[in-house]
Amino acid sequence: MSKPKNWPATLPYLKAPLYGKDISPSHIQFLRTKPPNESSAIDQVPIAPASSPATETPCPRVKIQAITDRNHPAYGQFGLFAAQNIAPGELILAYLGRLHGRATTSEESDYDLWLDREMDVAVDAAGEGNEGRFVNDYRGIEGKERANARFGNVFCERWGEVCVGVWAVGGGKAKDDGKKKMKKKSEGGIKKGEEILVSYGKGFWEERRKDGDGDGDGGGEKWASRGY
Ligand SMILES: C[S@@+](CC[C@H](N)C(=O)[O-])C[C@H]1O[C@@H](n2cnc3c(N)ncnc32)[C@H](O)[C@@H]1O
Repeated sequence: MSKPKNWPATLPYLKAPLYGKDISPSHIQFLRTKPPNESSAIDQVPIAPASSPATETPCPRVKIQAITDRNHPAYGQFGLFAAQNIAPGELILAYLGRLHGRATTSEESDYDLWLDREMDVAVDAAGEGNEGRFVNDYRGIEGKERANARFGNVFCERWGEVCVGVWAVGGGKAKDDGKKKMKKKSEGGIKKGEEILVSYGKGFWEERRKDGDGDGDGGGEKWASRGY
């Protein structure tokens, strides 16, 4: 199987990061610099080994499903669901798309995340991507009070470069965007069949609704479109 089930027929499916025209040699050098294995620094980018299922394409950990529940705020769209139990703190999958800089940001994209704002590299999955582009936000979904996943960079040995990853929250290893203390080490994890939900952050929704969402938390700084 070369594409995941329910992948849109007209959208290219990526099996590796794609470089936009404005990705320069210094971007590439930054992307391909492997973090030291032994460092325990808090901002250390974790390493996913080449054999990690999280970087397989299609990814066996997830499935793309149509949202058929009329009460779901993304009714009529797609969402990303766990195809197996996912442990707290585990890397679920890489978020693949077209790598680009600020100059080629599409203001309209709802799929554009900063990989590294300082280095001016973002990843836009609007025009092509992988299953990661189908992760919805937890807000407004019945019974969901918080995200069970988060965006965070990871060095993927499969491609030899830094990517944005989608991680299960919890596990006590990863920092939660530095904004919230991790709760109990045992907390988190995603059960097979459960929807994988991140927090897009308050900024994402404010930009769309301009009425103040109020319950936002971290994550908004990840979006590269619409002037964040
Ligand atoms: C990155 S895409 C997520 C995948 C999208 N559902 C799809 O089928 O392509 C972001 C878009 O999904 C929708 N979305 C995600 N979470 C949502 C939520 N909690 N409430 C309403 N819309 C949501 C919005 O249209 C948003 O612009």
